[in-house]
Amino acid sequence: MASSDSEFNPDLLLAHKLPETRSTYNERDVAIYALGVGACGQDAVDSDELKFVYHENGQEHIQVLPTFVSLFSLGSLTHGLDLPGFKYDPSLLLHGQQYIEVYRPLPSKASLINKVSLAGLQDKGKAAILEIETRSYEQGSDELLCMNRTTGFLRGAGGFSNSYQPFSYKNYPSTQSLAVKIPQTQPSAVCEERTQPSQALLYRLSGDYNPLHSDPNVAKLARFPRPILHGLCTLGFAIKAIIKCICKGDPSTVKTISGRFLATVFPGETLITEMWLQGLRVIYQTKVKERNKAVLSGYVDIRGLSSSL
Ligand SMILES: CCCCCCC/C=C/C(=O)SCCNC(=O)CCNC(=O)[C@H](O)C(C)(C)COP(=O)(O)OP(=O)(O)OC[C@H]1O[C@@H](n2cnc3c(N)ncnc32)[C@H](O)[C@@H]1OP(=O)(O)O
Repeated sequence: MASSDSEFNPDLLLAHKLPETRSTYNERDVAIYALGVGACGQDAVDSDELKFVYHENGQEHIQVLPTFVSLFSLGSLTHGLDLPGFKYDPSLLLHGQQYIEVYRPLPSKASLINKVSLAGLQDKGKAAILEIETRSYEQGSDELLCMNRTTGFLRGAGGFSNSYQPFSYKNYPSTQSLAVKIPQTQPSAVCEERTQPSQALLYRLSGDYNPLHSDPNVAKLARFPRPILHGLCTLGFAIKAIIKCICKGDPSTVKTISGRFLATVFPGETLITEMWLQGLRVIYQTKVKERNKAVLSGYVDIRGLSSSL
């Protein structure tokens, strides 16, 4: 249950305006992010992955992984948001889902203005689901580059509304549901990659400094035996695998990405991503090999490929 000082006030909450944030990045940030999601982590000269880290004609030609844009949604989210009319324990906050739309090829450097809004809040009884939407515009041209919808799973913060009429608010169509059905057929492709024991320590250098991923004491307070991997790092591994196996290595074919974090990943574990190509949609599921446990599932919509698998 939400704590007693947390009088739920939907009018106050839904009227609340979240502040704009700014993001500036360059080729170095792009490369550090790619290393953080395992680019060249198994093979330093892998031609499918080197292009995200290095370019022979200069770093301005480096390619940007589409999941890089998830960094623009971080703002103050990683430690939780201060919201009027709704209180929760930020130490129990988990990343539940991420939905991304990329509208045009990503430049290797840019300055962006991020417009942030509350996209959803649901009372699930034992937990609350909080969704924040971030629309990122290129400074100068004001062109919309991408949109992120970040879902927080707030353990212990549910039960703030009537159990016979749970509170549910969403400002986007129900067709954008992120829960996918995994096909029972053989996957079109499978990719296996080992994360490093230091993976979260490297990934956090891209700007997600939540100590849940680095500090053993903070991890224990959050009820984990040791620091866990960032959900967005696992998502980065999975989408990089799909670009390699299905998109012929071309990151600009990725239009939409959805992912639901099903279970926690510990740095050092091996990720196996299975993918099913269905028209222009790739359904995927990532499992931890050592525990045979599904940790992430979702879909990727692609812009079109010259031939099918
Ligand atoms: C504001 C956003 C801030 C985000 C940043 C927060 C900082 C943390 C960063 C991280 O990276 S944390 C690491 C990545 N995340 C994880 O490791 C989470 C992995 N997932 C889980 O551990 C579990 O799935 C869960 C989230 C604890 C939920 O499991 P549980 O068994 O408690 O739920 P259920 O009983 O199955 O379902 C209850 C209810 O909630 C819906 N639901 C379930 N999982 C999710 C999810 N991942 N995202 C969104 N919603 C979820 C589920 O559909 C049920 O709803 P109803 O069907 O009853 O309506």
